[in-house]
Amino acid sequence: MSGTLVLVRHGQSEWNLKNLFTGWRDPGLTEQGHAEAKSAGEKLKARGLKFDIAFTSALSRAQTTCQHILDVLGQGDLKTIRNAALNERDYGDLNGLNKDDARAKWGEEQVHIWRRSYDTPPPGGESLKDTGARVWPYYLHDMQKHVLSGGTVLVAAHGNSLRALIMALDGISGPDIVKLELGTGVPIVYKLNADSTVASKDVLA
Ligand SMILES: O=C(O)[C@H](O)COP(=O)(O)O
Repeated sequence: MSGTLVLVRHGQSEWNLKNLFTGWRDPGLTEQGHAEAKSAGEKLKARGLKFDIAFTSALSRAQTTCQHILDVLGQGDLKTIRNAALNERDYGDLNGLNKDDARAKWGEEQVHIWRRSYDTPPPGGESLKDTGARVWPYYLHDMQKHVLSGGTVLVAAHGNSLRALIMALDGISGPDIVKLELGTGVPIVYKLNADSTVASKDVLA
């Protein structure tokens, strides 16, 4: 057995609440989002987890979520690395549009493909494959070593940057990744083997 990797999608953001494509835009958390982030911290505390290092994106909704979790654990000063490699998928021309308005304009099926498919990018934006092409190398070069040396690592990021990471960790295929949805503020606890494969996965819903 090696270390522990905890992935948490940020709590509900102002634009999640308004049903807007967000991507690299930077809205804050709603009241519910702050509560979800603190509750994620409580769930991790109940498991007796303490982190050795935290990683988050360059976007405030993930950073605030990360800080709430660490504060609940009494680790508010923990070394935390922010990197845009963990940012949400860039939704391109869809950023700022209402998701229902987009469905009315382009059709339910097309919008679902843009949101959930592996390799079809939204206009002017990133596919999940493109997102994975920045997330996975960042994981391999900067994060994995902390887990494989026995550490407990927190990653507070986004629905699609985490879907890309989970796709690689779990060996999920392009067609199957369409079905993976991540809840806001729900911690996913991985134990990794020393050879970097997954020993166990627990979703703290
Ligand atoms: O960027 C966004 O709009 C959301 O955070 C994630 O969007 P999705 O649910 O369409 O993947």
